[in-house]
Parts: sequence; C-alpha cells; structure tokens
Amino acid sequence: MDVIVTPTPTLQGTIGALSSKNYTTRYLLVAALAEGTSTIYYPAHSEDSDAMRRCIQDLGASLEEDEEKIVITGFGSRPRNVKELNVGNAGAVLRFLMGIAALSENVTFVNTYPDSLGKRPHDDLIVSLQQLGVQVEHREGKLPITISGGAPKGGKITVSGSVSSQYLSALLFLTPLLSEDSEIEVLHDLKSKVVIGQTLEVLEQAGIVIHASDDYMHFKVPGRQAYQPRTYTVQGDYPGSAAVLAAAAVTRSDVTVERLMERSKQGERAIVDVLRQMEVPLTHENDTVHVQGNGRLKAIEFDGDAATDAVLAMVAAACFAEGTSRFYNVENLRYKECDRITDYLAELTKAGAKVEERQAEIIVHGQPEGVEGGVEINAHYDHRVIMALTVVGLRSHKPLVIRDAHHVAKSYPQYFDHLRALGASVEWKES
Ligand SMILES: O=C(O)C1=C[C@@H](OP(=O)(O)O)[C@@H](O)[C@H](O)C1
Ligand SMILES: C=C(OP(=O)(O)O)C(=O)O
Repeated sequence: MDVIVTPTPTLQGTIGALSSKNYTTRYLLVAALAEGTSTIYYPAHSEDSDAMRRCIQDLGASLEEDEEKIVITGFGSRPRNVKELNVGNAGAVLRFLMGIAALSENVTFVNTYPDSLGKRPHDDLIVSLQQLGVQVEHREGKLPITISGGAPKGGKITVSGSVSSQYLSALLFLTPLLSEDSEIEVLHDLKSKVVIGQTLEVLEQAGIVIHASDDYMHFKVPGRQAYQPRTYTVQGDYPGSAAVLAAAAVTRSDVTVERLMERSKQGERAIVDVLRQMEVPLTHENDTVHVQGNGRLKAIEFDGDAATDAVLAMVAAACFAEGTSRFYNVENLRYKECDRITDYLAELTKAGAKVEERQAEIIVHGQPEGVEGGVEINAHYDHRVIMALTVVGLRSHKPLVIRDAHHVAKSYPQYFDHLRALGASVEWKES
C-alpha cells in the first residue's frame, strides 16, 4: 500500500502517544523469563511487539490479552525447544532472543526480510555468545542463524558496542539466568548507550540485580537469579511521537501529544529540547507536549546518538529551518532497517531537500520556502523513513507518494490515522 501526502499548511488537535516499543519488547521478555504470572498494562501493538508476543509464545509462555493489558505466564529459565523462530523485521527482538536461545537446544532464526533485517549484522553478538560456549551457525554474521545452547555457564564476556547496544542488552537479559556469575566488558565504543538505561530499568523492575559501572562499559552479573513476576505499565513512545511533533513544528499548528513522560529514560525525548532550540513554540508539562508551530525553525547541531530513533524526524524538521543543521555521531543509523544515511538522504534529495552525507553525519541546508515534492518515495522497508518523509511531504509544494508505506506498522500502525485526526491530508492507495 502507498500513501499520498498532500501539502497541509495547518495541523490541529490532540492525540495520545502510542505505547513505547522498547519498553513493550522488554516487558514481554522479562515476563516470559519469570516463573509465574505478570501483567503488562498498555503494551504496544505493532509488528515488532507482535513478533515478541509470537516468539515468547512459541518458547512456552502463555498470553492472554484484552483492550488494556496482557497477562503472561512465563517459562522461566527453561524455554520450550522450538525448531524455528520468526522475528519478522524486528532487530531488537532478534538480538534479545538470540541471547535467550542459548538456553534451548537448537533454534533457527529464519530470514523473512532478506532486504532489511536480512542485511543487518549480528557478528558482535555471535562472538560474545561463542565466548560462552554457545554454537552459532550463520551466514557471515547474518540471518538465517542457528543457535545451539549447550547449557552456557557464564564467566567473562566481551562485547563490542560500536554497532548496536542491542548485543549488550541481549547479554544483560541472558546472564542473570546462568549458573555462574558473569562479567561483561564492552569493547570499543557503546552506541545508543542511553537505551542500556532502559534495559537496566526493566531488569531492576523484574527483580534482577546487575552491578553496572557509571559509563555502562563494565557489568558484574550474579548468576542463578530468577526473574520475578510483576505488574508493569508501558509509557508513551518518544521515537514515534517525534515524527508527529516534527510535523507540528513544520506547519502552522496547535497540536497536543499526551502521555509523554518528562522524566523518561528514552533518549528520544530530546525531540522536545531540539525543537525548543530550533525556536519552535512548545511546552512540556504534566506529560503533555503542546506545539504551537508557526512554521519557522532555526538550524541546529545535535549529537544524534543520544536519540537515535528520533534523528530522521529531526532531520525532516531541519529541511525547513533557516540555516544549515548538522547531526553528528550517527554512523549506526547505517545498520538499521535500511542505511538511514545513504538511503534516507537519497529519498530526501528526490523530494527536493538539500542534504549532504558524511560517514557519521547528516548535514541539512534548510529551505524555509519549502521543497519541491511531486515524486515517488521508496520506503526502503523503513518505518522511520516513511514517517519522516511524510513530515517533509506536508510542507512540499507538490504531493509526495510514499511507496509501500504499510511498513510504518513495524512500530506505529496508527501513524497516518493520528496525522489525519490532526488534519493532515494523507490517503492510502493500492500500489
Ligand atoms: O534496544 C532497543 O530496543 C533498541 C535499540 C536501538 O538500536 P541500536 O542499539 O542498534 O542503536 C534502537 O535504534 C532500536 O529501535 C531499539
Ligand atoms: C531500528 C529500529 O528497530 P530495531 O533495531 O529493533 O529493528 C527502530 O525502531 O527504529
């Protein structure tokens, strides 16, 4: 399915933020790893969170869900032996479950998105699992991947953090269940470091003890721990809401997004500060962001690694700012659903934006007069490319057609409904 985005000068109204993807995947996982029954209020519903639901069920958890909550009885440290798991296109779900697969006999993660997740690297996690004595069959670090657990015991592990934080998160979920204590040392750099804060927060809520150094480069993890069954409430999602807030910033608007916790550990809450620094009129009080856009924005310089999943939306806003913006320290955007530097900038350029790429930077020469539009955009299987190009289309001179926009459902199936509720002219059409 494609979406036609027709230029829309004003947006107005109130929406509730979608539920956080990162907290939903984590709460589903820790509930599955507990023996006993946990309850998660307001879990996200999207392809990625559904992938986690499906896989933990395959591994032996039982799930019962109604409108507001999901009740999960976990399998503890003994997942059922399954031959295959299908994580769809969900990177975090794959990496977390590659860790947990070390507790079973022999699991193959199949490759259902050869042009997206199928191209992403997992070598650094594979190397760490091998240090624990786990056998891993793979194709040059990529899917399909078969993991043969063989009862790992724990011990000293190193993991590179220079491509993704998800490898470290995977080890943090696995090691408390092992029979011996573990010590994890992060090598090189740790990208998306802020996301590790979310992993540690959820582990603590699940009753797990981990001793982390302040810089998150060293961890001591006592073995023989048990995840506790608990009740969790999922907060609103900043990465998805960042696109809605960017849309409000580039139009004349009076837009309110509710359920965005001010003291959240989601790095992408930086969208609020970034828009504020770009001189977009807004307030953030009582977990509610209120944007009163006048269409005028100032350029910005920003360390994108602090808010990795909001950078594309920030770049979209910067396309209409006065001056040149620079988003640096963003190399790991290249290892996401597509190459979010080369592929994204190619689509922005098609739409008429003036952007330049460096290996680890995106430079945007803002055009307050708007961009030309009038072209077809390739979504590259990437929900965040789809959301960001929609923001650009709202302020183009001519409509944008976003091909295969249904991939937005990876994280935010109701994105276009939410934008339409705010008055945006966005229409689905058969491809
Ligand atoms: O741990 C997680 O849930 C995630 C970590 C981040 O990935 P990287 O650590 O690969 O940057 C983020 O981009 C992704 O959407 C979700
Ligand atoms: C990169 C993302 O997700 P994942 O790595 O889990 O596929 C994302 O949601 O933008």
